[in-house]
Amino acid sequence: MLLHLSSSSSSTSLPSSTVLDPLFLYIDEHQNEFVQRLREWVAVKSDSNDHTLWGEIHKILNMTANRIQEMGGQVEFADIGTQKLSNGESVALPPVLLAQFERDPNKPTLCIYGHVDVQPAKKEDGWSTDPYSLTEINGNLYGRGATDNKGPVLAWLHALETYKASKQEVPVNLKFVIEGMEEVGSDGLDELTRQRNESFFSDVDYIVISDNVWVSKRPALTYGTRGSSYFFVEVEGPKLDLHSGVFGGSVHEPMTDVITLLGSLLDHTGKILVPGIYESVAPLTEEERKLYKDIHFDMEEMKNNIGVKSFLQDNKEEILMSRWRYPSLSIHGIEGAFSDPGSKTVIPRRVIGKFSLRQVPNMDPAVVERQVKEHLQEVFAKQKSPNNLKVMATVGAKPWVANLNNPEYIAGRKAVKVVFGVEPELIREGSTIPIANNFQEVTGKRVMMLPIGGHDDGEHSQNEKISRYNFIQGTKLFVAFFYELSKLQKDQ
Ligand SMILES: NCC(=O)N[C@@H](Cc1c[nH]cn1)C(=O)O
Ligand SMILES: [Zn+2]
Ligand SMILES: [Zn+2]
Repeated sequence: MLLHLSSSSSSTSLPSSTVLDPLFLYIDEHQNEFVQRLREWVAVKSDSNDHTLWGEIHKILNMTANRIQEMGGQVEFADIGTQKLSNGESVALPPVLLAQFERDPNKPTLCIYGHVDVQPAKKEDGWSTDPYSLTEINGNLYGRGATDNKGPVLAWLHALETYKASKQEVPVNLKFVIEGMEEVGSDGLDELTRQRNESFFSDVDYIVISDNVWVSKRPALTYGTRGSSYFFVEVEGPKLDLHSGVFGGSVHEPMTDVITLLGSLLDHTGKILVPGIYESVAPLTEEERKLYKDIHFDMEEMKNNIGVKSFLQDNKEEILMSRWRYPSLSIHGIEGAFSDPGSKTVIPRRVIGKFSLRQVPNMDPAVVERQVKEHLQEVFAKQKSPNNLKVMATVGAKPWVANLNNPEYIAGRKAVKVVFGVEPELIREGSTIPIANNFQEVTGKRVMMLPIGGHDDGEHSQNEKISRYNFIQGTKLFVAFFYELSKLQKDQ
């Protein structure tokens, strides 16, 4: 058991307002500079889905490293190997940035994880503004990566800058793990974590991640995320695309096969039809059910925000549970399909259906992969198609859950109270932070999620944004979190 006595840091013996008020003032006074820095970061098209843009990931990682070095940190770009592209070519993955600052053995060590890659974005997808040009409208800062995850990563750096520029002792030792491949499953980071478990991670007391959003206008602490497996179902038929007038009706069409396969995965209620998929889902306990009751979630507002007439469930608790604690399957696209405007009359020779399956405690991605593959093979066999079927799975990220009684959650609650004047909502998250479970399992350190994004930020959507309020108050939250963490009596 590590002891971190509260008297170890001079600032922690003072009333919190004496320490924090000048820091909050610094943040308010420098907010335009902080927003300008976010503008520079959003301008970097660091889309990890497109390997031709990985140079942009190197660029944003360098910008992050420079900022850390300017504040006195030491940085290392850790090699995480290569990735095989679909054409068989191997390409070097962008490195992971590991950073640390001078260590005081009397202070707890906090490791901050974040990512600086983004989902794809094009103006023609329906954005109202250029996705790579941060645009402020009515207090909202629109741009790809504004909330997922460049804004929060910058907010951590700005929190550190605030202590340094205000000549106040930073009350915790800080380490950073910043990656550029999160949006495609954090390839290589699990292995790096194992390799550095006895070195970089050995003196870490807490790991914190801010890569998700609140569920209402109230601030939140997150104690769980879903896992994910991404599937590619490929059907290849004739050696060339064919004229549908000439061959239609006489050949087994790959597109028909793929649509039948995709259609076999779930029904209109959202129920996944893959046999066995619900078998290991953790049962709902009374204690957990109670947590859902108190959460503020406005169904009608959310319907308006995303433009839907109804949800698959009709009450708050069931909607949130279906997003957070039950598995879901989403179909994302069909590669090789004719998706351009016009009315081409061609039978595509090869198509790839893409879907992902979000997993919850106690599901295991390896078991899910086997269940999905067996199901698809069985359905395909019934089609009696002479075409070739291949099913591939990627990502394989496990779900993550934390204990809300862990000390960093106590520090998180206090920090929220100081900055926002309310108790945080205790929430889970439907999306996946691929490395979260791994950090917890491999390093044995406690992981916590401390989101600053708003419930209507639109991660992965058109018009993604973070509000200036959340970006700036979020920076204060991180400043207060450092302080509250340093006040914890001991590492339990
Ligand atoms: N902000 C977290 C996030 O968006 N994570 C991605 C990670 C992922 C899962 N499968 C591929 N990437 C998400 O889609 O949940
Ligand atoms: Zn993210
Ligand atoms: Zn994301």
